[in-house]
Amino acid sequence: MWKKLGRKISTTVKDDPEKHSQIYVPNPVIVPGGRFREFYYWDSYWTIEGLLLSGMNQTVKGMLENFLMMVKDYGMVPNGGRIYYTRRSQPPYLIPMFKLYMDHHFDQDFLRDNIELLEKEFLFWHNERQVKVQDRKGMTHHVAQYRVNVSDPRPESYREDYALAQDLATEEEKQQLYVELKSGAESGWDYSTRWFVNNETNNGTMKDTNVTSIVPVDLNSLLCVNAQTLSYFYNRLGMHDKKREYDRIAEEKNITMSKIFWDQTDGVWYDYDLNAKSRRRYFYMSNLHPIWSGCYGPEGSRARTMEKLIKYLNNKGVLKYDGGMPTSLEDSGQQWDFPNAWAPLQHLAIMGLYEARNIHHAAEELSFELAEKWIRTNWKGYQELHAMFEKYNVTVVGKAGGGGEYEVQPGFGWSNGVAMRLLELFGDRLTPTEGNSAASPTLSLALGLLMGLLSLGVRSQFF
Ligand SMILES: OC[C@H]1O[C@H](O[C@H]2O[C@H](CO)[C@@H](O)[C@H](O)[C@H]2O)[C@H](O)[C@@H](O)[C@@H]1O
Repeated sequence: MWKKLGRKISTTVKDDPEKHSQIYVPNPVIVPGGRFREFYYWDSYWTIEGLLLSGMNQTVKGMLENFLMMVKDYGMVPNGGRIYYTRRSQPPYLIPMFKLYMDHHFDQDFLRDNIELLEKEFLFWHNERQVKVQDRKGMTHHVAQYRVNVSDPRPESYREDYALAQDLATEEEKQQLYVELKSGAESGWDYSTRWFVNNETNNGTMKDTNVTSIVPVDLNSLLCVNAQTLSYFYNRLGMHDKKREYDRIAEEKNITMSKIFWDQTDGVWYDYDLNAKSRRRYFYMSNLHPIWSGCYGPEGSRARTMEKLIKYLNNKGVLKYDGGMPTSLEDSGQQWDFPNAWAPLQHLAIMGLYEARNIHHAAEELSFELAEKWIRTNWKGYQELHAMFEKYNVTVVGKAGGGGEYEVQPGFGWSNGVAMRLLELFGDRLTPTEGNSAASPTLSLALGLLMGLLSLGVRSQFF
């Protein structure tokens, strides 16, 4: 399957860049699939999970080198591998990707050679996307946002953005909508009621997209774990002053998670609305990001936090779907909303719960249940359509997701990577359908899907 999704950018792109929209990178890349024929930034984290499990360390190292080269050239990693993506980024998973690689294959020289660029990527978000928020006690917190100050339509969706803005009265309003749409693309959640702001609610349409008024919980949780990981890297390099600096930054970010994003009443983290000066109390899977990053307070309070969180998930009814956990509870027609479920979000929740297995007795079981639902939906969809999809529908097992700006795409980089990771972790316990564990050997589902994934490169040609 990786062969099918692998690309090497021709040197003609390097020699004659003005004739191409591809960004030239020296090493091969893995693309998501379908209409997405260039690499994507945050997709690559989950693709890399699968590549490492496939023993493709060299490919991963090459992809990391490509990303680091872009940090050098552009000051950040662009949304994807096209020149028209270079004025915005995507969720900053480069440092976690580098850590995945280091955990498989520790390489001190590679780390030493690139630590400055890894820090440069972190500082882009720290400096260029920062805003201040005060907590209830008046303490100031430095937080990050998705915010792309480029006020024209997305180049790749020019017509759609231009048409959407036509009804707006002034040029200024149009330009602001373009900024918001690009900021939504930078979030990776393009698009969702998560970014709709209408009278302080999420009850709106695309025209109400207002990403720059929201401080996202997942981005800040991700930057917290980025800071922790930089501290770990500096420690491995014996750079103790830098280690201490990043310990301090990580600790500040950890405190911010509890003061700004954690909602003690509901028992979950939420995005923060800068204008309303309050949390947006809606269910989105991004609310669970801190359990993956581990940025949720001191050891002593974690069992209580996990207890409340599991209660919240039950109360919200988001655990009742056979096809996995929904992205949100808002059936808006947008692709990052109900009833869609996305592999990266399933992975973050499942792994976060799994990591909490020694903290709370229910976390491991819930992690397994969600993994089993996810693999079953991948498996059924694969059996019926011979493809893995970018997203699935939680209400019908095996059904691909829908909505949004384009048809659901087969391929698919992050779905393949997540399936492989979950099969590695839970494969010996998984069963194909409810109640048949005795009838079929537990490994059959795991092996079946794995064999399917490995032959996908050939079979999806017929899709
Ligand atoms: O062309 C529309 C949008 O397509 C991309 O977004 C979606 O696909 C990406 C690749 O799998 C994924 O990273 C993103 O989360 C999806 O929403 C692209 O990233 C957008 O910038 C683009 O406007």
